[in-house]
Amino acid sequence: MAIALRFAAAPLRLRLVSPAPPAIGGAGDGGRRGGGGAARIGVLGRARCRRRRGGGGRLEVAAAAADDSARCRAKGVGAAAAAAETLGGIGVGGGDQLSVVMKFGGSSVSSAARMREVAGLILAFPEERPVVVLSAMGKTTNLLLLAGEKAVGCGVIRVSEIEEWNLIKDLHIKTVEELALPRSVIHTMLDELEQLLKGIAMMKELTLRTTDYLVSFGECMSTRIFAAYLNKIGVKARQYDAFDIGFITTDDFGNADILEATYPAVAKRLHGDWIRDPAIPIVTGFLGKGWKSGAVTTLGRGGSDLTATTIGKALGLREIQVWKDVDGVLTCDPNIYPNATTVPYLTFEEAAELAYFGAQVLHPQSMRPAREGDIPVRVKNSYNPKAPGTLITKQREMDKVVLTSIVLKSNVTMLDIVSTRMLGQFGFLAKVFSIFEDLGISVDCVATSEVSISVSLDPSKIWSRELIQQASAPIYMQNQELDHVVEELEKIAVVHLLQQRAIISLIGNVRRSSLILEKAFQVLRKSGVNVQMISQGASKVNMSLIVHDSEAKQCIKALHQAFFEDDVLTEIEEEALHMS
Ligand SMILES: Nc1ncnc2c1ncn2[C@@H]1O[C@H](COP(=O)(O)OP(=O)(O)O)[C@@H](O)[C@H]1O
Ligand SMILES: N[C@@H](CC(=O)OP(=O)(O)O)C(=O)O
Repeated sequence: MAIALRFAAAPLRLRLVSPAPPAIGGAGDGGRRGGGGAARIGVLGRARCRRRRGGGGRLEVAAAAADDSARCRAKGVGAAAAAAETLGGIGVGGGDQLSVVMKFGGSSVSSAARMREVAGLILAFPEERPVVVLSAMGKTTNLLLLAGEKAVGCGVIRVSEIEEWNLIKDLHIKTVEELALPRSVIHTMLDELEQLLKGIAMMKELTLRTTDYLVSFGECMSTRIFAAYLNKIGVKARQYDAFDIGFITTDDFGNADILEATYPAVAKRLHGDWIRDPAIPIVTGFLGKGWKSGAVTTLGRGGSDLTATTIGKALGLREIQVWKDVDGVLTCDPNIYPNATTVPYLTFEEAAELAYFGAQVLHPQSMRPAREGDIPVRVKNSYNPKAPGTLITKQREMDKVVLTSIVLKSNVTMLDIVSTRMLGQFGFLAKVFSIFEDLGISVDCVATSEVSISVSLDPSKIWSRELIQQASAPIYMQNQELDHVVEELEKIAVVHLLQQRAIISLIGNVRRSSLILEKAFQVLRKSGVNVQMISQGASKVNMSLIVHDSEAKQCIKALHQAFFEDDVLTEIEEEALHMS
């Protein structure tokens, strides 16, 4: 069902006119609503704020922001608190519609200091009426998962000694204390969490359903702390648990899908509350409620991005901002190769492929609601807000684009499946894929001939408990699942299992596929690397090469240098660019 709720005054949508992505909090933020003028927003003083509210017009306050924040520091007052004081309560002005989603990931809210910074960032845009989505603080989700694993085997009495549980408790208590909030903000949550860990220890069992409930404490605590902090500094905020406001999902614990009913329900609740009693909504990312079980579900690792885009679509907002700890989507994973640079523009399709093929920066499903609602997504750095970031939209100028980004998915398993000719060609392909379907295994890349098929399997789907990062999945568990796949396939085919492979995805302009592949193969040949499979499929933006895992990082580096760092265009590139 489409969005049932329509607003009387639909929020304006961002229209891109400038050649560079308009910077938030910097000069030339031409896409902002309100009077159509460019607004340079920092931490506003009272007079400027009134001027803004009193009829729009051009604001030149970035310098004032720096001044104000320097003054605040000198006085030992957080910039956010000072801004809130001067504003006398932002985001509660009534009348205006909610306008943007601002999602902050775990890295952005990892401590009390970071929460203050994030509050300052939100307040730096007083003309916005944001819905804020938060992830769990820092690495809390990983710690919760590990605490749960340990609780299974440690016995009830020793739960209090679990290192990860103590880290979680200490971090949240310290944060509350440093923000000068009452402990009661998270007291009940911490008590419940300890009870839960004891329950797991008692049962000596951790189901997927319980795991989801366990990890939900991370987002439930971070949002309670942040909302309490905003209220304390005079900014009216209201905390929401996503599972209580209409995020309805499938019952696939650990990797639930959002159901259509979510959009009208979430819109009704958030919009209704806003109209009745305006307060900045602070929503838990990552969480939902299973439609059959009624239990807490999670949307897969990094799922808060999906929460943000779902809210954006539900409310028909102007923009979805995803604040990270990097300057946007980069030309490759900076952990693999630090020379990666920011990609200024992407299409939803490119961003989705990038995420699906392993770029950790965005949740693979998160582009869907944004694309359906045609709402621009901006990826920004909460540690460097002046950086323009990446703007993701439905379309972009592709004429001069060759390659956009290089993505690596490691620890991939390949299967070469050769028919024993018990079945005809159609029957063979159908049977192979029905086996994958029955076992719930996702296939990434496929190459077929009449009697054989080569596929790469999505590593995160090989074993079911994907909440814990793939890299830490015990090999023996992955192998058990794989043995089962091979056993089933061997009923109709000869199967070769090839492990420790990697998919290198070249996200770019497939209209230039020959050019991209020619150059990529030149680079790989020079590096002495043999490509084991190529797959382009129907994608307009992605070409995938499979190589051995041990060679993959070296390939990424060499490809990055050739495509993004070498100044001189080769003859073929120049020719192709002239032809366009
Ligand atoms: N192509 C890429 N562009 C940007 N970041 C990437 C890319 N590939 C991997 N990353 C990693 O993704 C991280 C950001 O994603 P994530 O940790 O989920 O952020 P958050 O927790 O703030 O939402 C970066 O710190 C970076 O290490
Ligand atoms: N806390 C969850 C959800 C999430 O989206 O986190 P982050 O935004 O920090 O990637 C996780 O770690 O998976």
